[in-house]
Amino acid sequence: RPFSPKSNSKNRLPYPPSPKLRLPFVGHLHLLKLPLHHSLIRLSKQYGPLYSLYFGSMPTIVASTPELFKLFLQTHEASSFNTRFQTSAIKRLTYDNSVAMVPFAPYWKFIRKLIMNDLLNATTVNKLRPLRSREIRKVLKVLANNSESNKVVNVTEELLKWTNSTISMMMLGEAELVKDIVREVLKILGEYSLSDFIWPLKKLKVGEYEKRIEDIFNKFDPVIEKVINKRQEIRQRRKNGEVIEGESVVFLDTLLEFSEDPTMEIKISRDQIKGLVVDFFSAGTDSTAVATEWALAELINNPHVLKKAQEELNEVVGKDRLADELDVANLPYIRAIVKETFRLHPPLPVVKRKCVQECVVDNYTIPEGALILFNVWAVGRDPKYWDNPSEFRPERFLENVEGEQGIDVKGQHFQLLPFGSGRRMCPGVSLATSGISTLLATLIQCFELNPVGQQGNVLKGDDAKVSMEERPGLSVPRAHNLMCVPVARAGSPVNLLSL
Ligand code: HEM
Repeated sequence: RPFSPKSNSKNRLPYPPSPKLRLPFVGHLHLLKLPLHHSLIRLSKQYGPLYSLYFGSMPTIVASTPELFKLFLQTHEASSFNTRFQTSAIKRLTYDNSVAMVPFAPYWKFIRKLIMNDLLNATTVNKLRPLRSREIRKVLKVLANNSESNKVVNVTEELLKWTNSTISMMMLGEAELVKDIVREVLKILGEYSLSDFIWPLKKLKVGEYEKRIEDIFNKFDPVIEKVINKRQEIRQRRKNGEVIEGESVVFLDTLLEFSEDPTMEIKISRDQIKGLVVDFFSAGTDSTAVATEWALAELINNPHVLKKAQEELNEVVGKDRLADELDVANLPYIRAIVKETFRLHPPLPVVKRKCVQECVVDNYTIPEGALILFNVWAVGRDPKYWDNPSEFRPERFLENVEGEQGIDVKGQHFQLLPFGSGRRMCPGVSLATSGISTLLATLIQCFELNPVGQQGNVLKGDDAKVSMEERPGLSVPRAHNLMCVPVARAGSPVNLLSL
């Protein structure tokens, strides 16, 4: 059934308002620029908080208020909005088995349960804490070495290495073999493919894009095969009673065990395991690194916030040891900094779902097959929901201000949805928030970061500010790499890093 505001039948409520000029093939894409959330805000000023567009041939609905988020993601989620739209890159590179993308069907339910109960549950994640702690120390050591030699560090790069290595170690028990190819996979997943939205191109499968996807897939597959085979050998040695020094039980071990277990309700296949590996890399690495970098940029630009964080760390952790994940529960100001970062800089500014069954929302018809965009970024900065929204003020999450205090990122407070909400909400929320908080806490304990300008000069005093410009990607990062000279703080636990 064609979707067009003009073709509404008499008994159907209208579709949400839409810009008039719709061009052949591109639909309304000519009205949009990347990063998408800014164009969507501009259009919502004209067409209201709920409007419709065509992304090429794809009907698209844009929602930009917490009230609407709640209607879509709570009231009508189960019947209509429990699935996502997948691009051809995601489909191929996740072996057509992405948990983030597969329909709301038995396989998704099975794998989601497995993720929640056996991979990202508190006990398993806790067992891998020493491994995460090692990865944080690696980042701090790079900063410590550069601080000794007064050298510039590309913080953006170090944070990406940190999240890639952490997810890789937790998932596969190794990080070296996969690190380069994973970066290539993430790069293409983050690219915007017009061919996914313009049906004639999609049908003809023309263009460089498909070929590049295929090339990357053909490079990735043998590497991940090698990693799985290596892991199978380790499991076999363990089964034979060997104690392998320094080897933890990682997610891949659990997945391989399930794949061999005849009593499982669904037998997980090798392709499904590989798909999940790509899923965790694509969902968990860029997003976490990008959020951490935004937090650091805000701390550089708001020295009074940094000072309060340093004071909290002095008081709660002291100077004789490094903060640890377990300290985060006692560091409310650090946690507030993380929430405030997510409010202003949600790494995925536009959360996407797909309508699987026609539905009425707010007196408008939402057609089956439509792509739904939730402009989380816009709501995080809307003065209707936040006092002085452009100010970076973590205190808002601590003070007893009506409406703001007590708000968290767990999908229940619709004005703050960096991890989405409902059945398909991010299962990595705790892992990501505690990782970011721990990295920030230790870094704040040990170093001051002096930002470096475009000419390579260290910025001082009032000039020590970094740009908050954005650029499009798999998640939305800062436009410019964060380049800093780290300075070890006097009396800080930085000396413990060499131990
Ligand atoms: C700062 C870091 C992160 C952010 C901002 C983030 C954000 C999100 C968002 C917005 C969604 C879609 C939610 C929805 O549709 O309601 C999502 C889904 C998902 N995330 Fe995350 N995420 C992060 C880290 C992680 C990590 C560390 C992992 C795993 C290790 C992860 C795994 C996933 C998966 C598997 C899904 C798909 C869930 C499903 O469809 O059932 N994410 N994430």
